[in-house]
Amino acid sequence: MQNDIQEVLISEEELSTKIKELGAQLSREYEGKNPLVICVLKGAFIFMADLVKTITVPLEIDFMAVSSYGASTKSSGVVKIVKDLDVSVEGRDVLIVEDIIDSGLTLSYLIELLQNRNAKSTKVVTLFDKPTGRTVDLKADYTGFTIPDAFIVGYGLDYAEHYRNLPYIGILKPEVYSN
Ligand SMILES: O=P(O)(O)OC[C@H]1O[C@H](OP(=O)(O)OP(=O)(O)O)[C@H](O)[C@@H]1O
Ligand code: HPA
Ligand SMILES: [Mg+2]
Repeated sequence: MQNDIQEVLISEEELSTKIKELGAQLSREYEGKNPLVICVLKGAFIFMADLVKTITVPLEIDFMAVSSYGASTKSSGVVKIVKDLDVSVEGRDVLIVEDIIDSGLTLSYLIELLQNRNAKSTKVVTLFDKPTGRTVDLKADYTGFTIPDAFIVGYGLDYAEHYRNLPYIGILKPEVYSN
């Protein structure tokens, strides 16, 4: 697995420091509120777990699984809901937790869906933002790292379902996905 990595882009320690900063910011933002924190599976599962431990306000969590990449490094353009939420978002302050915004298609789809279901507020925290990938105009409210135009894996992010268990963020060698 390690042999497929060209370069470590972000270390475990850098991830941990940044997540604590985001948690402190979000704790201030949601002071006096009881947000519904939604994890966008699968990619955001590790970020979600580490992030909620750093948020000090009372909150509830739920999970939604969406998929559009499959075994490719390019979005299929079709966002498929694999698992929907268990609870209603009506009247709730919703915080969407994403691992990465690349084309922006997944999030624009989700934000519209949650607004149509009458969430009171919808904000987005993403650990990674890859602005060069964008095909729709979209910005997160909170961003951990802005990353270069490369396919990254680790810390929950996959290529064809592999590498999610790497504890750091690596750039995959192009030959891994080009053959
Ligand atoms: O901005 P976009 O171009 O839409 O890309 C971002 C989304 O793509 C990945 O999900 P993926 O479809 O690979 O599902 P996964 O989380 O199960 O890996 C990633 O986890 C984000 O949810
Ligand atoms: O760079 C990426 N890595 C893993 N999954 C992704 N989904 C969108 N972009 C990426
Ligand atoms: Mg994926």
